[in-house]
Amino acid sequence: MNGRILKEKFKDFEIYGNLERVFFGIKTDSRVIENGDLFVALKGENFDGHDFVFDAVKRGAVGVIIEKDLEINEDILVIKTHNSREAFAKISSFFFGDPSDRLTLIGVTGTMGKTTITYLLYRLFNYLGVPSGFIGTIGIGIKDNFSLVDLEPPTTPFPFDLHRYLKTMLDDGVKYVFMEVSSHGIKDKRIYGINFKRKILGTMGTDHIEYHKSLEDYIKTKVSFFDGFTSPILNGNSLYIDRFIEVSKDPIFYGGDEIFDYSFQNLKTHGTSIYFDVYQKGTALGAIDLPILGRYNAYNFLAVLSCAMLEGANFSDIKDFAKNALVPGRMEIYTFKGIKVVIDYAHNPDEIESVLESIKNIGNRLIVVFGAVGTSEKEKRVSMGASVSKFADFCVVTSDDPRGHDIESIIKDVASSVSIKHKVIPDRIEAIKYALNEAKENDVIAILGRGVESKMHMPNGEILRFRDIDIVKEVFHED
Ligand SMILES: CC(=O)N[C@H]1[C@@H](OP(=O)(O)OP(=O)(O)OC[C@H]2O[C@@H](n3ccc(=O)[nH]c3=O)[C@H](O)[C@@H]2O)O[C@H](CO)[C@@H](O)[C@@H]1O[C@H](C)C(=O)N[C@@H](C)C(=O)N[C@H](CCC(=O)O)C(=O)O
Ligand SMILES: Nc1ncnc2c1ncn2[C@@H]1O[C@H](COP(=O)(O)OP(=O)(O)OP(=O)(O)O)[C@@H](O)[C@H]1O
Repeated sequence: MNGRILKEKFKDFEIYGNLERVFFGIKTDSRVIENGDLFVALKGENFDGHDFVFDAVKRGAVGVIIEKDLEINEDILVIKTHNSREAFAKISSFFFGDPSDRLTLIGVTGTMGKTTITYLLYRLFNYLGVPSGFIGTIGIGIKDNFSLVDLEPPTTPFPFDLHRYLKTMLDDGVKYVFMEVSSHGIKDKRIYGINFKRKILGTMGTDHIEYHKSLEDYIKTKVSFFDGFTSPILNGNSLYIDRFIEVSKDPIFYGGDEIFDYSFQNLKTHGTSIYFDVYQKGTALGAIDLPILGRYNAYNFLAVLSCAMLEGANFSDIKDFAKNALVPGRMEIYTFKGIKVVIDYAHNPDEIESVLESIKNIGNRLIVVFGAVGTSEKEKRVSMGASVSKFADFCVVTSDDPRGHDIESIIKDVASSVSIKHKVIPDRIEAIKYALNEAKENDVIAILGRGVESKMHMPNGEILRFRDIDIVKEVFHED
């Protein structure tokens, strides 16, 4: 695609310079620019991308998207707009032929449950014979082919990648795409211009204050996703629900109250499954048997069920699907030599408490291996230690993804509030091995924070790659 084509399409952008320059990709970081890319100058927390325009050109950028007046004499294409993020999204979509217009998109947001709800919907719709795709923290799914991928950014991709995935899905015959919508994705306008058929709210809590600076900004951002939207699917029992009701029209509620459009009652736990009865506006539909522990997963499943039924699925098919449902890296329970190992992505205090409360009684002692990511703020790290101490008998404080930050100081914050017997082992692999070694038959080891994530960005720039479950299997000599 070149500047001439863009100029014909986007009358509201100022497009000048060499309109014949052809571009093949759009990137936000000058450091990774390759020949033939467009560079988008974004203002961030630390830098202003406009300062790297010439660096980008030196590295091969054939054009730039800018908001500020810059004197550019290079032989490149210049796209000047009042909002680079919106332009980034519009041009990316156009580049791939606006694939989202020909797909049914369902967006899932909330603090907790996004991946679980999105992935289960993706699997359910394929199970029902509807070719579907998945975009979210654990990877990319196209019909039955799901790949674990560490996306960058991890949850809601930048527009160019996002529309590329959508185009690939469309070409492959996909009809529905289920995607996670993070607060970063909303604020960063990564989803700008996408027309969602349904929007779903999982469970709200507190997260990403390091990015939003205040809880109010975080909530406002999430709420803005629903602004003016008709019939969003909302967790009626979520924190801050009134804020979401206020901005949307005719919401559909799911949760634990019988008056909701879709509700669950009589939740019981047996072994590593939960059972509950489902009601539609107070009328019983039947019982669900879900092999994913945790009361919160009844909420997550109700979100899935609500969306599927609104899209025409019938209860008995959903019930059949539920029997074998699982989500990679979310409440995955393995048993090795009588020891239960739980792999879960819980990485903030609310999630940690939800997951530990759910597994507290499935075995004898509860041993937890956990740490905090490098970008977390101090308050969150400290709360995490306190949350684990509420439920565990013993814990190993270790590293999560340091994302380049100093491991010792992260661990110090986390350990400062641990009030139970514990050990500090900074090396995560060694920490997992230590916990497994300590465990006796019937003990439960919860390895929290990373789920199926594989990359750890070390302070020295090194990237370690391993999955928690692989270390466990290695210790037990399992494949
Ligand atoms: C922590 C965070 O949110 N970072 C985002 C933020 O970066 P920043 O403010 O630190 O950017 P900055 O360092 O000030 O730089 C400003 C701009 O100059 C560019 N730059 C900078 C230096 C240079 O030499 N050359 C250059 O071009 C940067 O690439 C950037 O575009 O602003 C950038 C521009 O919008 C984002 O790309 C970047 O997201 C990064 C990729 C990221 O990984 N974010 C994560 C945290 C994220 O988005 N996560 C959410 C969900 C997480 C969850 O649910 O748990 C997600 O949807 O994935
Ligand atoms: N509805 C919920 N309420 C409370 N905790 C939950 C809920 N759903 C999931 N969790 C916990 O949060 C963790 C992350 O779940 P999931 O990946 O589904 O949510 P997410 O919103 O995608 O999270 P993130 O934004 O961090 O990627 C789970 O591993 C579990 O510990």
